[in-house]
Amino acid sequence: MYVKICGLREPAHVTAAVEAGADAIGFVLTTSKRQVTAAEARALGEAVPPHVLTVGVFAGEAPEIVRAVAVEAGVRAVQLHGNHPHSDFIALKGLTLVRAVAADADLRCGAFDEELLIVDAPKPGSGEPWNWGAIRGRPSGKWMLAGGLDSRNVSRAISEARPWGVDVSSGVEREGRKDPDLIREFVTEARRR
Ligand SMILES: O=C(O)c1ccccc1NCC(=O)[C@H](O)[C@H](O)COP(=O)(O)O
Repeated sequence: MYVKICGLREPAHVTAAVEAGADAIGFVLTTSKRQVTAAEARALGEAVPPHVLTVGVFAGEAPEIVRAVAVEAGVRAVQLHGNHPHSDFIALKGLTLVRAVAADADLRCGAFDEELLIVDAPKPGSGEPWNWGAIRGRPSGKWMLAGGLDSRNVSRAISEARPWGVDVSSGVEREGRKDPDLIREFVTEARRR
């Protein structure tokens, strides 16, 4: 089970995610309570080993802005949230691309030339669970389930939706900050089968 921990802002939490065995970590580079600057993301990503994918999260920015910020941040992949057209993904060719959409979108990973797909709640980063099982059988390829996951529900969510991976942000936070114990518990539970 591929695991991505998103919205990291502190070095200790990056270390916790890497040591817990996360496959990918996300830095929010778009407007959000979790937003970090490109310089902060670069500093956070410096000690991340090459086998862990660092992902810059964007939502609605023009591709030339995404590329410039991603280069400045030194992230290995970019995640485009929402209704980015296929042309944005084509314009970002050469970067590792992650498409993040709600359940009413095209759920075939690769349909927009992306390498990874995230099927998320309507409000990204809100921590709101949704009817994960409703999409079972629809997404294809390398796709992650996201939206309201935590260590207590991730096993059920996996059984219901059968994703290739999972992505979490709010569910590994306590009082608005990431929590190393919750990160470890989430990774363990996501892989318990
Ligand atoms: O996390 C944010 O604040 C955010 C803001 C704007 C666009 C995307 C954002 N997060 C992207 C993610 O990949 C989250 O991990 C995903 O939406 C799941 O979030 P949560 O329901 O809080 O676990």
